[in-house]
Amino acid sequence: MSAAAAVTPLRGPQGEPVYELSRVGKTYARGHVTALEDVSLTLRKGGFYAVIGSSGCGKSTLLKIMAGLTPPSKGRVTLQGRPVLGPRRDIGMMFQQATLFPWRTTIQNVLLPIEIRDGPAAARKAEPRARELLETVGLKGFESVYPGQLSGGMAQRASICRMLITEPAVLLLDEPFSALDELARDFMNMELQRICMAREATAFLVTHSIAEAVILSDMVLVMKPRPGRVAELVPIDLPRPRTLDMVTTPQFGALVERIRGRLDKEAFL
Ligand SMILES: Nc1ncnc2c1ncn2[C@@H]1O[C@H](COP(=O)(O)OP(=O)(O)OP(=O)(O)O)[C@@H](O)[C@H]1O
Repeated sequence: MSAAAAVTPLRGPQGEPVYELSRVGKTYARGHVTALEDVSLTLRKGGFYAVIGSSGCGKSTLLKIMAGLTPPSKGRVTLQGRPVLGPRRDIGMMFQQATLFPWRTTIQNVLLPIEIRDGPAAARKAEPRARELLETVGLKGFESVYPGQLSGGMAQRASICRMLITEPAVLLLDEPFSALDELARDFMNMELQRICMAREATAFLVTHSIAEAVILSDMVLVMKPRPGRVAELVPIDLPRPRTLDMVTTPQFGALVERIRGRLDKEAFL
């Protein structure tokens, strides 16, 4: 079979709507700071979306509103047909730092969301699933180890398992690998792609890296500041699965250039 024949068709933007944001706005400081203005978006099942923009253009605010961690000042957010009014079971989140509890072993950290949600008996029942997840990210044998004995990349892999244990429909990712060195980051990005493709998860990633946005996404959202808004949607029509060697192709280079041209110069300061 040729390499081209092994490639799966583009997924994502063709799927059914999962998240719908309608004219979302957010002000802070009693209306004096407009962090977001008039953001309308539809994210489709299985799609990978990345948001990129200069510091202060509202990326984290948008993610927090989608997560139900902060309410919008205007507009509406629905997920799987229901309004997002607070944190939800069908949303998984991951942040820049692994945020594992140092006094719990790796597997106890992975099981924590189940324990909080359904109690210790349910967590015990979910143990085989947690072991299976840890094995898929290469952490077999590290189940009983404490976070202090894990490398940064291993801790982030454990965090991915903790996010996936509740089987969320959407993954909200706020620069999850930015604290890792470049090699670990490349590896984790490919892991993330594999997991999202296998589970048909919908992912929304905040990043400062144009290359990372392009290699992972079906669609890149370019944000601009003052007021924070989504200025452009750039579809990424590279075939899947993506591979790291695609970064040397002219098509990849052209997409990076196109996005770079749309960003404010402050994005690179
Ligand atoms: N709690 C808050 N109170 C007041 N202003 C805030 C608050 N949170 C964010 N802002 C302001 O809202 C705007 C958007 O901030 P946000 O953190 O969403 O931007 P960002 O694009 O994620 O930035 P960065 O890339 O630096 O993380 C900024 O002007 C910021 O100063």
